[in-house]
Amino acid sequence: MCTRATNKVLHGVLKQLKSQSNVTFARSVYYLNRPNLQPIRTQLATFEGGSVELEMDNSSGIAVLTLSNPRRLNSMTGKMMVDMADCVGELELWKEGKGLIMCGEGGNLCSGGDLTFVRKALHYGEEMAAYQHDTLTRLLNLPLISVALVQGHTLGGGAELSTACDYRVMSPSAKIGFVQIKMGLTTAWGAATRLTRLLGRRKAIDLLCSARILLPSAAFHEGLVDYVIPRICDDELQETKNWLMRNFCNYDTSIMRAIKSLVVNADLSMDMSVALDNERKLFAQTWGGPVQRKALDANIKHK
Ligand SMILES: CCCC(=O)SCCNC(=O)CCNC(=O)[C@H](O)C(C)(C)COP(=O)(O)OP(=O)(O)OC[C@H]1O[C@@H](n2cnc3c(N)ncnc32)[C@H](O)[C@@H]1OP(=O)(O)O
Repeated sequence: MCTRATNKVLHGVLKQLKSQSNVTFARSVYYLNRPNLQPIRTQLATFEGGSVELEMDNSSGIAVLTLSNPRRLNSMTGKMMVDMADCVGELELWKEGKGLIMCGEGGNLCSGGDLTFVRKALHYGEEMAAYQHDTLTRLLNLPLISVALVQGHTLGGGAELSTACDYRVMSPSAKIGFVQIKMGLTTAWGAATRLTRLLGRRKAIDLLCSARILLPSAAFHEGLVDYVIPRICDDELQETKNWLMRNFCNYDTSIMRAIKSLVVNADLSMDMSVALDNERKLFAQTWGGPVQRKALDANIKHK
């Protein structure tokens, strides 16, 4: 990975840190090399149907990204891909963000690419994939904690979407499966890369080549899913918010966002020395900073 560009980005971030009380996250190198996606964006927007909506709650710091094409199990059209990219753009500017939940309207996350759209877009495969790769990489790199709420039939591209979040929470009645091989496809939206990093080569090959449909217990056992919602729960979105808040949102937002950005930078296959250098410099900005002092003061009071 280009260390010169990384150092340039980091230098800018550290300069910012010196002038600000809050810790600022280091924008990953990914942002420096993005392709021109305007032509395919224009094309995708012509494939109508459904929408993707974003709700950002500044008081809780939790946003909800909802796929809405309920009559077709929230399968994704070209227009929905453009909507999702725009929502991710808004989230990249959201400084108060702590967490994000991706879900689907009507109790189904996403049953993959909308097959009508898929048939019409057969001439745009590589460009469509590049567009969705860009959106999902930016989603995964957001300086907040993202969770996919896996409900209903989460298949093909829908299963791929779920791997573009930091975590997956699954409804007890949901199914998830990477069925692309049955469609004569490899993964269109980046899940082979993300699954290999997430679960390792053996499990990635297994899930992608078997096209197995996993029930919650198997998905949790494989490590694909991080929490299975109890059957007694009657509001799965609220339960997912509660899980997110109690696990990741207990401390200062700016520090949590900085930690997420460190993990993103390390994951972007920067070599160890650069990643550790980045981690040490950012840590040095928090050590003795206002947030740590406040925590220390609070602790001293408790002694
Ligand atoms: C570009 C990325 C690569 C891909 O993702 S390729 C697409 C991969 N996904 C699939 O192949 C899933 C296709 N859908 C199915 O197999 C079944 O609908 C599924 C999910 C098992 C659910 O089966 P059922 O519970 O029987 O429900 P159903 O079939 O009656 O579906 C209800 C309505 O939703 C529609 N639907 C479901 N998945 C869709 C899709 N991917 N594209 C377009 N329409 C889709 C389905 O046609 C039906 O609508 P309608 O009642 O026929 O008008």
